[in-house]
Amino acid sequence: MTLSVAIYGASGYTGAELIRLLTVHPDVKITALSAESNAGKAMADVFPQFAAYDLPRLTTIADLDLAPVDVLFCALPHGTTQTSLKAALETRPDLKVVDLSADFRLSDPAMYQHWYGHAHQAEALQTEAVYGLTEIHREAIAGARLVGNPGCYTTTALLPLIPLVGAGVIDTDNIVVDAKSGVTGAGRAAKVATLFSEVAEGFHAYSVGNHRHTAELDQELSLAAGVSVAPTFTPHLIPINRAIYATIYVTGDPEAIHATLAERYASEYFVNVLPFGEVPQSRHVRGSNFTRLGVVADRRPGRAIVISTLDNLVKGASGQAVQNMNVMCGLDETTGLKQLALFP
Ligand SMILES: NC(=O)C1=CN([C@@H]2O[C@H](COP(=O)(O)OP(=O)(O)OC[C@H]3O[C@@H](n4cnc5c(N)ncnc54)[C@H](OP(=O)(O)O)[C@@H]3O)[C@@H](O)[C@H]2O)C=CC1
Ligand SMILES: CC(=O)N[C@@H](CCC(=O)OP(=O)(O)O)C(=O)O
Repeated sequence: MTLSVAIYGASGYTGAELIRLLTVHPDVKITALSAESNAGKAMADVFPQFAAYDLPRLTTIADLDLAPVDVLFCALPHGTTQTSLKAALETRPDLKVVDLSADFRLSDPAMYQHWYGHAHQAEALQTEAVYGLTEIHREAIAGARLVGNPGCYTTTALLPLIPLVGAGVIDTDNIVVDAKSGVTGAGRAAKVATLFSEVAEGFHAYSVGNHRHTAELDQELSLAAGVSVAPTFTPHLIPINRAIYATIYVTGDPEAIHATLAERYASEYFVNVLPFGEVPQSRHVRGSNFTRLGVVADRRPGRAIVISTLDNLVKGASGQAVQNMNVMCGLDETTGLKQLALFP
């Protein structure tokens, strides 16, 4: 069976990355694409790399026909998503939806209001949505109609930390996540903060002590640990296009930490645990859906440094979204996603 797929927000970075992945997916046909300022254009006018593909023209969401669609990917800015998806699911309650924004990641409406500064516009859907960290919530995702794809920083940090807090091999009160992102993490819309001259030849922390991905970390780590967990998290912007690179400081026996991760991910295709003491590099995941994890012993006994890296546009967004679609539609989870990293 060929799945008919639509993308809201196709003219952005994650929308374009979805198209790059889905054009080689054997079970998918892209039947509708939306844009806002770019509505009316051909996709190749926005991203010339797609000129070789026969893709639908970009329309506004209002003009997009959902009637033939089986799966809807939503790659819109936060806040715009909840009303758009509420309307889509009222029109087509049988749609399967993967949302890449933050609108359906937090299950508690009060928590959403606290971190995003306004009441959620689709609370019933917020409660229904499943958190789309595939390796952790695979069974729930398989039965879901709406999946809230995790943030890029959170996927990077949660893949190593959830098994560790779940197994009780680290101290849940002493977790520090020091993470770096490439600039595509901020999207394609023009902003002074992402100009070349603002980003090149330097780097800086931002949203220190209050980045909204902290809420996702707390939600998922507390669920896995069974107690309240509130890690320290600091994001940084670095002058490269793609990658999240998280250096995570934890308290616990380094070899037990490594053994826990190696065992947990032994049969997971997209999560690779390196031999003890080896350090992953972002260039080895660039363009791929893989996450690479390393564990190194700190010089102080009983402490370890866990390093996790992925491509923010692939496993951190569009790749994991396709992985979730595969799970929701009963396909082999790796379908269309086996590309290796683009290196060098
Ligand atoms: N970039 C990343 O690495 C990651 C992003 N995400 C999340 O995914 C979502 C998309 O991100 P990204 O692709 O980077 O963002 P972009 O800014 O690159 O793209 C946004 C898209 O949404 C469209 N759009 C903007 N405003 C509206 C509106 N009011 N109504 C309808 N459509 C609108 C844009 O259309 P047009 O350009 O034609 O105006 C464009 O297609 C965001 O919620 C983001 O936080 C999640 C994980 C990682
Ligand atoms: C570099 C950069 O600006 N990154 C974005 C995170 C992108 C992402 O994963 O997540 P969301 O879907 O939650 O936006 C930020 O810090 O807001």
